[in-house]
Amino acid sequence: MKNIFTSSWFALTFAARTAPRTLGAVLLLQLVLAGFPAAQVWLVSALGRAIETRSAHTYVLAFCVALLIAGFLSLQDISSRLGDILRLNIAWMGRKTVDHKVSRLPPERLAHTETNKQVRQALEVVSNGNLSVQATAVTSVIFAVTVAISLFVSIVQFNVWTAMFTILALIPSLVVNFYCSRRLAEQWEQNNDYHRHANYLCEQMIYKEPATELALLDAREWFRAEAETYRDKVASLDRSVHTMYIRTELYNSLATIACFGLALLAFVRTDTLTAVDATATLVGISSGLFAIHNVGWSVGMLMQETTPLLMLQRFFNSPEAEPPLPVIETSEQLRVEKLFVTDILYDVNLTARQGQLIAIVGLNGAGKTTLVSALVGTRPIAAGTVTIDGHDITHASFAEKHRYFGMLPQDYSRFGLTVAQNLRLGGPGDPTEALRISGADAFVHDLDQQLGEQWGGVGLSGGQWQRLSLARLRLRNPGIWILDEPTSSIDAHGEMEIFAELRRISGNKIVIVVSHRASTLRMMDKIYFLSNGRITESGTFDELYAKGGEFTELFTSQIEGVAGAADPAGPVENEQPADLGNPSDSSDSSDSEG
Ligand SMILES: Nc1ncnc2c1ncn2[C@@H]1O[C@H](COP(=O)(O)OP(=O)(O)OP(=O)(O)O)[C@@H](O)[C@H]1O
Repeated sequence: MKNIFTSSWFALTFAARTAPRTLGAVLLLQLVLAGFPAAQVWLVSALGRAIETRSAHTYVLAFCVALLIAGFLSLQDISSRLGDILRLNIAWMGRKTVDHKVSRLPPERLAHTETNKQVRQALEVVSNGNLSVQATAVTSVIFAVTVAISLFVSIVQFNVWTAMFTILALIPSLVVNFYCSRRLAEQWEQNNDYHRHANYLCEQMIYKEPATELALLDAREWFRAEAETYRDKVASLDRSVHTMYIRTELYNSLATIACFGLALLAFVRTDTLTAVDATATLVGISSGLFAIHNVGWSVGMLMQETTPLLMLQRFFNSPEAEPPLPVIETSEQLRVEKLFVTDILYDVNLTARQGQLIAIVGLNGAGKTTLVSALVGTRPIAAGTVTIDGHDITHASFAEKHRYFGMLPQDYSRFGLTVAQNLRLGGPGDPTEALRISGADAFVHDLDQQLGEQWGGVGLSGGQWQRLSLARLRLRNPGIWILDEPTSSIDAHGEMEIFAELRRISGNKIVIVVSHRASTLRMMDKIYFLSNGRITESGTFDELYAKGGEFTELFTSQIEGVAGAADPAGPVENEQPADLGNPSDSSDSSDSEG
């Protein structure tokens, strides 16, 4: 019961904030309309008496009765239109509020499955109009209670039992709707999960990349069938409740007929009743019951919407991320000491200084992405410290941490915006220079060019999107750049160009690169080798390679493969790695050849 009040109050206050005048008008009209059945009893009875006594007021009263009946119908129409406007406003504001909350989700929460579930549920609740249903159900219940009270008061003067049984006739419908809606409310979470699964599977068949991959795998039929299974589960659950509704509706009808029959029995046995009063009361009862016949449905809705609305309320009240802080463009030193991330990273130590290119390498699943995510604040740190220029930022807010960093994630996004909009996400700097540095100027000729095929824009290759992401990072221009596989989609020539540029930029930056490419690693000042969440080796490429440890094992085939390809005469006998580095770096070349 408490939950019904809490969720109703939430819906009503949300409506009051969104459209106070419309809500006020709806409530006022409902209260006015609620008085109509009682007024009808009084006026019809007065008219009957006036006709009997040939009173001079007969015509005035007849006019009032006509006004009352016609007014009731037109005011009910206006009230229902106002209700529609209220619902539209609530749905519109509900969607905007969800958008706002989503844009303010603390990034560290994004990694949680629960957050994804909550966001999807919130979107579904506002899209389905649960919020507006609850708000209008509250006004309907207020209306119904007012009608019932005024009807009771107007009938009780003729016969108290008739008044009581008339009101009691509403109870069976209330009980049935309450009971069945509770069943629907209980299965809402389960239904929602099935919906989410089905929608996820359907989305995979819509979005270009997964849809194409599924088509190539001939797997779309499997996805369709799987989605159908979830949709069937939802339908079966819903069907069972609605069958129950029909069954219980039968009991409801019998109980209502019994109550109403008793009301009429008591009525016709009233000794003092005149024919005029009897007619007036019957007219009042029938219009009153007609007005409130759906009170059971409204109460059922209040019950049914409780679970989704409490969830929405929790989502609306969840903490928001702090607004972003200005970017810090230079940092002298980043120091990571004894860093632990639960079950993934253990005792990680790392130091990076301004002007250095640092690499983090390791096998798949070693913890590289987790490490850089912990640094920028999107993964929680269990223990250890991260300090930048002496400031301990280990437990600082995301906004405070992130101002030091710019990150090019491994799964960079392909935003279907114009080139200019894509770049502005990075920062307000000179887009032309950013495009040049990232090598994107070769394929971008117009900043207003629309990208992404879903908006009729230009399709870019993976490497071209990656260059745009780099251009964005350049515009953000933080003191510490973190690049997770920055050139994974870029050809060898492009990679050389980008790293030459990074080397130039890194004069006053700290650049940390996660990479699997030997060619990239040769350009690094220091490499940290991660194995099962621990740093097991560190040093320059040549130092690590000479050690003959895990690093050598991981990169030997890569290096020998390329060296072998470069020298068709046979495998490299020399233990030194082949020169895959920056062609401009002549010392490296001579080292490897030496
Ligand atoms: N959200 C998560 N919760 C729990 N474990 C996770 C989560 N994300 C990743 N992991 C696990 O943490 C380990 C490290 O993952 P991480 O993505 O950091 O590896 P990686 O070194 O970047 O791998 P790759 O080279 O394949 O990108 C993996 O075993 C992975 O399964």
